[in-house]
Amino acid sequence: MDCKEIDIQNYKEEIQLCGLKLAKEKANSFIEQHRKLIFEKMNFNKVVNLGAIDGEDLRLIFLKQDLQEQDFPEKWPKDLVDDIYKNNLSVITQKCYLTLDNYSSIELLSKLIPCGIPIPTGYEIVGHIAHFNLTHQQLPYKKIIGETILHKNKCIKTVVNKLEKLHNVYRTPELEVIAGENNLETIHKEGKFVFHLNFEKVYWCSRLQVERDRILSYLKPNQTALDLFCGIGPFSIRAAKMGCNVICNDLNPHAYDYLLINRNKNKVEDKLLCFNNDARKVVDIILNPISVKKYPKNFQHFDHVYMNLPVNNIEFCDVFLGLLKKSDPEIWKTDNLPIIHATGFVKQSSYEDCISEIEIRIKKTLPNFVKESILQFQVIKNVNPHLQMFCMSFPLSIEDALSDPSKAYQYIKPEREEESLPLIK
Ligand SMILES: C[S@@+](CC[C@H](N)C(=O)[O-])C[C@H]1O[C@@H](n2cnc3c(N)ncnc32)[C@H](O)[C@@H]1O
Repeated sequence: MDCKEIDIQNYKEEIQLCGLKLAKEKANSFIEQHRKLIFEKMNFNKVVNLGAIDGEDLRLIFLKQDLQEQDFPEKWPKDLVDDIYKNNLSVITQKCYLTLDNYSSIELLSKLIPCGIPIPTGYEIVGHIAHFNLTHQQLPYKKIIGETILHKNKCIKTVVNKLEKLHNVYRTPELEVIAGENNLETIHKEGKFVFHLNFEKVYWCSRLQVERDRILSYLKPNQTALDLFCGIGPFSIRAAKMGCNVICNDLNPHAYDYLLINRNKNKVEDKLLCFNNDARKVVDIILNPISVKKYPKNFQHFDHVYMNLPVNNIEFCDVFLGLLKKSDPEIWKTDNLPIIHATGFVKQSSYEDCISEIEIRIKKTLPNFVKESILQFQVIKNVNPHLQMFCMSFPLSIEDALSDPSKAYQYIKPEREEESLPLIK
């Protein structure tokens, strides 16, 4: 069978199966009454509609494929056998037609994709979109994979495969629609929050929800956070809803547009100060004693910095060197320096090796950093056995804050240089 040619919507398999014959109207109550015996002890896992047989009403039968008629009643649980006799039921072998509805998506894909090719089990859901990273081997089966997922998940309307690793500045994926509607504009729900986005135009990762939870647990109501690479605002908006003020920024103009939409949809208009600029420029604006005066008081100082652009966040920390020298002394003092939460990649496997490598790297930007000051080192994902994505939380040291400000300023000019001020009620 060449699975690339299968008409998945009309998939039908003829098969001889043995199982328990039941009238349709009795089936549900019998299954309910004997659920434990049927599904756990007997390992039955299918209920198949047999249709009309011998002029009788519709019948259903529960089946497992390796069951033999001659095993009844000796190999069946006694309680079940007693009830089968009591209800005048019988065990039969019958020709059946199994369709997509009789299989889970994994069972179906295991049948349709040749042995030796790994079944793609993991995919991310973003609103109505299912998102795969198919391997080279799985690619010839992309249509069948997409259609199976569409058929088995009614809330999914579009299935996409990521073509390239995220290489571009905006971290947007190159996608191919492999099944369903060609519509990448979606609304994703994360708990009670809604996020509008176009999956092709902005960065989004549903799996980072747990990581967001973790960083959010550092924040207290009325504190201010600086979310420098905020995307469409999943962290910022959730922090705002906790009662925090957030200065948020993303260089991607599309991300900025969705950020403003999401700010309104989640009703946190007065809690976010939004920028569409290069992160370095935003730090410069917020620390500059003159430019910062333009913003409401609760956005003139920040308690936490969240930097989620893993490529070089550790190296980016030079922007905080000399913070106390370049900022307003009325606003910034030695006892209100920020906690930095920076993501990055490290090419080590053990905890100690990771910390040692990061300490060497970070000392190039913050020379007074010591590993003893680390509040938490969290591995977010193992990219491969020797490459880990991490997030590290640590307070900016007084010594680094009092050093000479960094001169290493590499400004990326944004397409637009906008900011959106919060509504002051
Ligand atoms: C990995 S994504 C994270 C987005 C968001 N924090 C999230 O979790 O959904 C990194 C973001 O950084 C933005 N970005 C890249 N370079 C930037 C820069 N120089 N300044 C500001 N934002 C930048 C990208 O547009 C992208 O949205």
